Formats: sequence, C-alpha cells, structure tokens
Amino acid sequence: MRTIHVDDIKDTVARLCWEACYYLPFDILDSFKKAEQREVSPLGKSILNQLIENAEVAATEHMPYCHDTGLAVVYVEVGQEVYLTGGSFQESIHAGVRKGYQEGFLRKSVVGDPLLRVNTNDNTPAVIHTEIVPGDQVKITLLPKGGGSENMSAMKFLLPGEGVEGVKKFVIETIEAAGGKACPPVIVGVGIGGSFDKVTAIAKEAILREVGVHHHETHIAELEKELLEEINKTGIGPQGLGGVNTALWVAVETYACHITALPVAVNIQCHAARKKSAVI
Ligand SMILES: O=C(O)C[C@H](O)C(=O)O
Repeated sequence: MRTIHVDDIKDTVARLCWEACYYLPFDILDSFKKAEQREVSPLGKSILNQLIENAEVAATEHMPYCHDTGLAVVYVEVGQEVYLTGGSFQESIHAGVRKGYQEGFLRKSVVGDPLLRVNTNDNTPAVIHTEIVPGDQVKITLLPKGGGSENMSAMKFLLPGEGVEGVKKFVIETIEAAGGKACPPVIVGVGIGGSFDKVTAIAKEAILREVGVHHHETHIAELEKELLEEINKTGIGPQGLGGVNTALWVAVETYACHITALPVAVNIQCHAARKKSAVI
C-alpha cells in the first residue's frame, strides 16, 4: 500500500484549477490554428486569430482564458493500492477547488441551491467522479466546464430502430439549436448507449479526449468523421457568425445498453476547452 495524504490531493486540485483556466491545452490551440487555415469566412478567420491571441495572452499573463471559469468537474482515478490518510477524500477536493479559485482569481460561478440561487463564493461544491483502478497512484483531471455550452447540451432516448441515422439526426439538431450560444467552434462529446445517467457521463468523458484521436473502433471513428463533416456544413461558424468551423472535433463514446433503448447524449464544449491532469 502507498499512503497519500489528502492535503496532497487538495493542493493538486488547487493547482489544476488555475493551470486549466490559464493555459489552454496544446491540442486545442493547435486545432484553432488548423481551423484558421481552413476557414473561408474572413470574419471567421479573424475570430479564430483572436482566439489564438487570447490563448497566448492568457498563458503569458497568467490570466483566465475566459471570464467563465466554469463549474469544476473533477475526475479522480484512485489506485486500489492507495491508502488515503489525513481526512475526508471528498472534502479535500472541494477544499482544493476553494483554494484554486480563490488564489487563482478565478470567477466564482456556483450557486449552492439551484432554486434559491445564492453564490457560494468559492466555486464549490465540485462535481466529482471517482473510479477505483489498479495501481498505487491517484490521477486527477480537472475540467472547468463553462455554462453557456453546457446549457445547450441535450439527451434523448431514441428507438433502437432509429439506429445510426437517428443518432446523427439528433446530434445535428442539437448543434443547430445551440447555434452561436455554445461559443463555437466547439468540441462535441457524444455518448451512445448505457443508461440515463451513464450516457451523459460518457458524453462528458468524450470531450476530454485529445483532439485528433479517433475512437479505436472503426465504425465509431467513421461516425466521428461523418458528424464532424456534417456539423461543419451547418455554416454556423466561429462564434455563430458564419464559416466552415462550427466544431473542431467530435468524439463519440459508447456503452452497452438495454435491448429496448438507444440513449444518446450530446455534451457541447465551447472553444474554452480546458482540461488538465496530474498524477500523484
Ligand atoms: O457564464 C458566463 O459568463 C457566460 C457563459 O459562459 C456563456 O457561454 O454565455
């Protein structure tokens, strides 16, 4: 067994909060540059250049890439040979978010009660997904999820007979309904299968996948390519002002499901596609 103190988890989460919000990942920045080269709309090109410049300024000035520094979604893979000591594991993650958002001067975007709507003023609580995995390490991934694109995400139970064509139709309808409100160019995470809860979980996991990496199964990789092409034919374009870059990438994750069901979820990630991991 390896002993890890929960304060290490807290400090790592805190660091990941501001690192994720200041430094856009390389794969996302690279996808902006490729999108700028393909873009045919002068306005679209200008927007993509502004996104690239914005990312560079945020990184050099150590400032948030976007004013919406998101709801902190935290994925933790805990090795089954790890002994966590020093207090509550869950509380150490919330404490890390509290510390990271305060010390990193990140906007606090969480209300404690969805109906009473009073800001918790420290961006807690986080949304925490924990998985027990082999090994003696703890891997933490921070996904600060912006509100605008999350609001445009959707889930639907299709009839199994609707098949892959039904899935494509639902994804395109969701992207068209989102239009400019999801801050395109977006990353589109699609979940297919599982249950009501699982399908949305895998759609969100999909947006964490590196841009440029397709699903390992050929028919799913083909679906990703077709969806990307169809989404970019909508003409919504950068910031919804027209162009050939509505999405930078589409990632599809699947899971087994009930014989009567074909659940589909579309989790839209705005161009502020922040994600950062660390291993303890
Ligand atoms: O939360 C916000 O500031 C706005 C939001 O991210 C949006 O996309 O409109």
